Amino acid sequence: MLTPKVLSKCAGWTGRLSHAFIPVSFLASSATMSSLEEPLSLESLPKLNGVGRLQMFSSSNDCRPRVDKTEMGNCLIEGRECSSSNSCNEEYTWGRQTRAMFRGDSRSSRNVRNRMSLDTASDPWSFHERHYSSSYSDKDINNLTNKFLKGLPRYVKIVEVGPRDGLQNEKGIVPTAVKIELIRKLASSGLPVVEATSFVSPKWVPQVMSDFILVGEIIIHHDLADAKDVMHVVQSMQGVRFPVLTPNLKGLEAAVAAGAKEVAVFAAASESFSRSNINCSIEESLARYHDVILAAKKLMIPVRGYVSCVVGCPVEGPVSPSKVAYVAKELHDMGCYEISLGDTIGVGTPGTVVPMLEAVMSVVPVEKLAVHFHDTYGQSLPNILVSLQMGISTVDSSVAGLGGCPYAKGATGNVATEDVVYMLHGLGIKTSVDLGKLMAAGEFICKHLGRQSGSKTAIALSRITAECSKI
Ligand SMILES: CC(C)(COP(=O)([O-])OP(=O)([O-])OC[C@H]1O[C@@H](n2cnc3c(N)ncnc32)[C@H](O)[C@@H]1OP(=O)([O-])[O-])[C@@H](O)C(=O)NCCC(=O)NCCSC(=O)C[C@@](C)(O)CC(=O)[O-]
Repeated sequence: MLTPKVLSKCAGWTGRLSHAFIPVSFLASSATMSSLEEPLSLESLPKLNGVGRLQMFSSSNDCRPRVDKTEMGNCLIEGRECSSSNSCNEEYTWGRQTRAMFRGDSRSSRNVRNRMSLDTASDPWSFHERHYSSSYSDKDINNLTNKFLKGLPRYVKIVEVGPRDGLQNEKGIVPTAVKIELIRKLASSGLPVVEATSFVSPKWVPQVMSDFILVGEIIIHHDLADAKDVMHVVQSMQGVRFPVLTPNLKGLEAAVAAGAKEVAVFAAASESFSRSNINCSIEESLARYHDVILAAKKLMIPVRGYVSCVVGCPVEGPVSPSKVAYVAKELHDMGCYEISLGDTIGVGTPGTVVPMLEAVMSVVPVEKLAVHFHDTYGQSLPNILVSLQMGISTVDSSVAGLGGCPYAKGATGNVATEDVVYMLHGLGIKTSVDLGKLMAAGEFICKHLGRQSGSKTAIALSRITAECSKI
């Protein structure tokens, strides 16, 4: 039973969790994981050195656009009413904006960003023609935009983890054919990387079905047993990379035999999570991965490295940025071409993500880093935005927001890929992803799983499309 007394024996436990992180229900229950009710508080942040980097994105006397509820169709910018007789009076219909974003047309979507009306009418999503007008010129608006958004990458590589991270937590067994079709749809949406499956021990992949095994207190079922069959088919798909998870040499051998051309190892910044996820300490895992990476190198197989629990751990609570930096550096020094920083239980906010990234970026080049957010508290998009502002240009996400962590009760799925793409295109950042096709992939898997999409973008755009087809 995991009582506060037991918790206090956990490595790294400082006694602060009761108010700052671990919820009361967790402390009172006999569960082995947190149900994640409170975010890390700002006061638990370490002293920051490089946060000034972010200050370039804001200024106290900035001229922020705001919507005046009384001014139908007009835009007020810090008290200055926009007139209709200026250079920014083009009409944009929502339909045009939507089509531009669907196409991933960054030029159009940048224009949309600059000119889109924050309409104050009762139905802002209707398809009426609306005017946006401002006394600011295009140049002024571009300057304003640059002030907040300069330094963002032009292109972001999205690593789709839905078929692996998303489906590994599903309660029902997903047929191999469905997985393959999902991967096919994702690949054809323009995603450059789709994490296909994992070659892990059957006893460690949670699923709850009639045919189960009991490991500790967790009911386990093996749903990624078809990893070989999945890889057999997807490896023939051209133009997309399909990395797979391999926790040890046995996994690497199986993955290579199945045709994998890229693998990923996964360590944690928290001792407790390392033990519950891969049954060994952090140091033991690093030694194990050293062997895996060495063997992969000989086969010319690139290895990606994950660090889990980069902000918080379901057992230990807050995780210090220096621990994350340590594990990330080790994996990088061993030869991982990219390190993905996973907020496994989704407790991070920009307030905790920034110092963590600062710490990691001081030991691993920023171009080698990726971020991997779960959306438990709806913080993924702001977390991604600050990560981009800090120079990161690789983002992991999961179609329809599938997923969750089997070892972190209450943690939800990854940030939805549709939401990430929508935001990036809205920022004028290219992704190579066709949002319409991506949404079709999300609809396909949600239909199969019998549930609504976890993507707000997919839900909103489907509604608009449905409305449109009635007109
Ligand atoms: C690491 C181990 C294997 C240690 O598990 P262990 O029990 O310590 O391993 P072992 O070496 O003692 O072997 C036990 C049994 O498993 C077999 N075995 C051993 N390895 C393999 C393998 N590769 N493939 C197939 N079978 C394997 C092995 O042959 C043996 O079989 P037995 O002799 O008893 O019949 C286990 O703990 C494991 O597989 N863990 C993976 C758990 C997992 O998949 N977690 C989810 C992925 S991580 C994640 O989601 C986080 C991430 C990446 O998304 C980022 C984030 O959000 O933070």
